[in-house]
Amino acid sequence: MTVDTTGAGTSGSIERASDAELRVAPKVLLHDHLDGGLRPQTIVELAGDAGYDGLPATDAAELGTWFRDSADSGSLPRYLETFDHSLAVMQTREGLFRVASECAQDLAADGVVYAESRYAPEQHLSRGLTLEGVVEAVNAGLRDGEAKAREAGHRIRVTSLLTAMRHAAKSTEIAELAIRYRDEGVSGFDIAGAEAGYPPTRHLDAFEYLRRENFHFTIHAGEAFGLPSIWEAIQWCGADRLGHGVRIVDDITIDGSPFAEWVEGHQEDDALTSLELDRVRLGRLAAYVRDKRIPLEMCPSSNLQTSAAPSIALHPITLLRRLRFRVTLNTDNRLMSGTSMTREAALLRDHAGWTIEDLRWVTINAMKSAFIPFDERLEIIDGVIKPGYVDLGHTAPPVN
Ligand SMILES: O=c1[nH]cnc2c1ncn2[C@H]1C[C@H](O)[C@@H](CO)O1
Ligand SMILES: [Zn+2]
Repeated sequence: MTVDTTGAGTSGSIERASDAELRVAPKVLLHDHLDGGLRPQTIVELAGDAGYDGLPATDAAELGTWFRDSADSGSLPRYLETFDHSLAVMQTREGLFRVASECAQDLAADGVVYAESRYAPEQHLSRGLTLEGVVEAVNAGLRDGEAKAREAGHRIRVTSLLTAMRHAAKSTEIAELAIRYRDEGVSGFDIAGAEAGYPPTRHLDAFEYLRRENFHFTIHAGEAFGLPSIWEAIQWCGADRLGHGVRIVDDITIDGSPFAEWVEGHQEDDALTSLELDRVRLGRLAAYVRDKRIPLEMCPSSNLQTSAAPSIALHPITLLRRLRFRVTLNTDNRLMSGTSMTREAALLRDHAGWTIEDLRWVTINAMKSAFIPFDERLEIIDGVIKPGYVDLGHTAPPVN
């Protein structure tokens, strides 16, 4: 396959990667919620087992549509309400084990070779499990899913991130739990939930503890709330990565106008792909994020659903990729967005001119930014990702 090597969407003549090529291309997923990625059929079955009669539909296809439509509300708090139903069936060891196993299998079948799956243990205690019981059930499920994927011919490794909910007061307890399981598959920590009104500095004690323990964490920031949230996450809390971080474009101007304003006046689909980069200026925080190579866990479809971005064509990921921020591509919640890594890549191909080289680039960025040890990351980059793209007939550009 002939590929463009000059950056996202800069050439109109590149051969398009097919859906099949996007699927088999090795991919890395850093931002995927375990409770946002269940198979609808599994929810129906587990709800039956658990006697949960609150589901809005009992037909799997209808239920899948309900999740997508309900998550399309345009607001993060309303989007988050849909999780009540997935969480309802993840309150037992069996439920958690099955969901985790299927998560690993589904990601592997989608061509994901390394993933970090996140969930909030505190949200799985309503039927008597302990925090430790939750983590152990998920870990066992992930190992089972990896093994089943291997039997099906797919290699995948999945570690987990323990999330604390930002409106709650359990972050230090969850941070301690993550440290307890750091050598048993828990690779990091996160905070999630409604952003506005809940700044990350509420959880400083947890972050300071994690830093003393030399552990890794990411923070959902710059999704429903803008620069102050990103600034606090980085400069007060010391986040290694940003969950979303899409609002960093509030600190970027084009021809002197803030990104959001400029985009308002440039709704054409190729506005970002054809933009001359010398018209773009970074503010101090945006420059810091780029200079320090702070990974941005970007989730295009999810951002459209919560109104954090206007469209795939005008999603900031394309500009940030062209400016060489440390951009990664993610699903966030496969169930709520009806998506997969292959679909996210296909959307960017179809609406923002992304090439197989762009996918390779964000994949290597993601693997470099993973929370597992450096030598293990390198092994996956050199042993799995790079050869996988060579197998696709893709020759890497000389400078990465
Ligand atoms: O995109 C998100 N922003 C903030 N919180 C989120 C997002 N997606 C999922 N969550 C919440 C809901 C889940 O129950 C929780 C743990 O996975 O994280
Ligand atoms: Zn998220």
